[in-house]
Amino acid sequence: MPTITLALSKGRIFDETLPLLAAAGIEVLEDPEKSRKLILPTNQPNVRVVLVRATDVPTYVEHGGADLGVTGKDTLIEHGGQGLYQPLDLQIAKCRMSVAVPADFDYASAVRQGSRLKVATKYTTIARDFFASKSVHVDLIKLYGSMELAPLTGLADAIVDLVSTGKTLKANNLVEVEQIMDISSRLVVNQAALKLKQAAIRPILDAFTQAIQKGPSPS
Ligand SMILES: Nc1ncnc2c1ncn2[C@@H]1O[C@H](COP(=O)(O)OP(=O)(O)OP(=O)(O)O)[C@@H](O)[C@H]1O
Ligand SMILES: O=P(O)(O)OC[C@H]1O[C@H](OP(=O)(O)OP(=O)(O)O)[C@H](O)[C@@H]1O
Repeated sequence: MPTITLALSKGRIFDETLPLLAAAGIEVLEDPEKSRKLILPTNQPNVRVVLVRATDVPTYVEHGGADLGVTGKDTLIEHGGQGLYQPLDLQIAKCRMSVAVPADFDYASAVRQGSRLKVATKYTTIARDFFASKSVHVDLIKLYGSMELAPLTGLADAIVDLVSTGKTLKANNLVEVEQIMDISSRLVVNQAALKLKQAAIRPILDAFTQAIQKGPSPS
């Protein structure tokens, strides 16, 4: 059997992928929160997990550093998805991509008046496409985290960021004014690996598919 390498990011993607791996009979043998190791063995001698930054998952899979990976739709769109086969929506790490502004900013009238908006985001492709589709002029400011801070400091009028419970926005006195798209995580597969390692990859895809159809197991 060839070795199968799966790229995951620590945190919610790792945690929410574990039940799917279990459905495929794969158990990760070390806890990434306790170990400093970046390559984790599993109970299957030919399957290993590599831990990478969430934004690096598509790159690892595209270039064959990993055969498979789990990545958010947001990250996948920003990466471009080239060289990646995307067979499954895993229905995990669900949230939405939204536009948010300070509670006292009149977004609707700014849009109506055709004002140029300063928008801070990590997701410049998604933001550019969204505002272009609405014919809203924007100056995008690329950030790598803590987008919520940008309107509070005068860096931007609005942000484009992920929202789940809405608690982060609320805590920072921001309100959601547009929902751009629903987000969940996808399985991505290196196209060459899919052909060359089909016998090892196919059973994992099948088990994931069945587990998704059954829905999340009660915790
Ligand atoms: N609050 C949330 N609720 C549910 N899913 C989320 C939430 N925030 C992010 N996600 C999803 O989980 C993915 C991974 O998020 P995570 O916070 O682990 O990485 P990150 O900090 O965004 O990435 P990086 O470390 O590369 O900057 C995101 O790409 C998104 O699809
Ligand atoms: O609507 P909520 O439930 O509050 O979730 C939204 C927050 O979740 C994400 O951040 P995350 O918790 O992943 O932190 P990080 O990406 O900044 O590490 C996102 O960037 C928002 O800040």
